[in-house]
Amino acid sequence: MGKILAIANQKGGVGKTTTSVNLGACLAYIGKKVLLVDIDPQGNATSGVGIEKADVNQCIYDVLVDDVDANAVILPTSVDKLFIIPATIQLAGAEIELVPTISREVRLKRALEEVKGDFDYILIDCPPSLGLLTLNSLTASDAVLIPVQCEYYALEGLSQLLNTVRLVQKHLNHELRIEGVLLTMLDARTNLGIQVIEEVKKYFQDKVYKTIIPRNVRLSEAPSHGEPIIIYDPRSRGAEVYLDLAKEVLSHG
Ligand SMILES: Nc1ncnc2c1ncn2[C@@H]1O[C@H](COP(=O)(O)OP(=O)(O)OP(=O)(O)O)[C@@H](O)[C@H]1O
Ligand SMILES: [Mg+2]
Repeated sequence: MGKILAIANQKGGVGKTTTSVNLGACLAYIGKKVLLVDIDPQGNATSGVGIEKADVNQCIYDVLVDDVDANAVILPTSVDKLFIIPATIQLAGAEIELVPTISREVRLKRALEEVKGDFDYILIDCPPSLGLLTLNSLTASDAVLIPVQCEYYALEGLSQLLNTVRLVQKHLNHELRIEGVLLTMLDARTNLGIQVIEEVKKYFQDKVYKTIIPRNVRLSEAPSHGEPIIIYDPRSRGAEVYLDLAKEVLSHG
């Protein structure tokens, strides 16, 4: 049975999509069968694995709003063993359209039950908000992986996220765990980065992944080529660290 991980933080630009795409591709590279679920209307994970959004007929919107079978919207990617349920801008309407629907928070969970058995890992790339799309993701997941950017104010907003996790645990998904906190975009040349690492470790302790993702220009170039780092530049530092992260995630079971 596949393990479902939500990659979530309502703060924008902290590395959620970069982590979803590259952790997914590295797990697939190691031999696991992986499904990426893009649940962000920006569709960055979708284009990040080389899918032209204009060519997408059905996306996660159809699954959430129109009860289309998840199996019918899964697409292969350029990476062997890596598959995706894409998102397009159509999804922007879902946040409002779902409000009056029955069991609006459990739609993704129900949809993924149909495909969970076919994958080793399912990674959900959440949008930068704590709305219904993120609630659906947390409700559907076994655990949440929280990317935190090594920047001033890194911890700001995290109490809101943790509060939301607690509410989901209480009302919607008792099994939800915090899988880990991932420090991203570290600039090792600055003292600030080191301070943030210490601060985050003090707060989250052993929940912080040993792997820390540095700033790496190849990681920021890869999406415009529609390729995960392991394909775009397998010898880069970015590829190396996301492979390390994949092994660490695997070691957690
Ligand atoms: N380790 C890194 N080194 C260099 N650039 C990075 C790194 N991680 C992410 N980036 C770049 O930073 C920007 C934000 O990253 P990303 O899109 O992964 O964040 P996000 O949390 O998904 O953003 P959003 O909240 O908008 O969905 C992107 O341009 C990405 O290419
Ligand atoms: Mg994103």
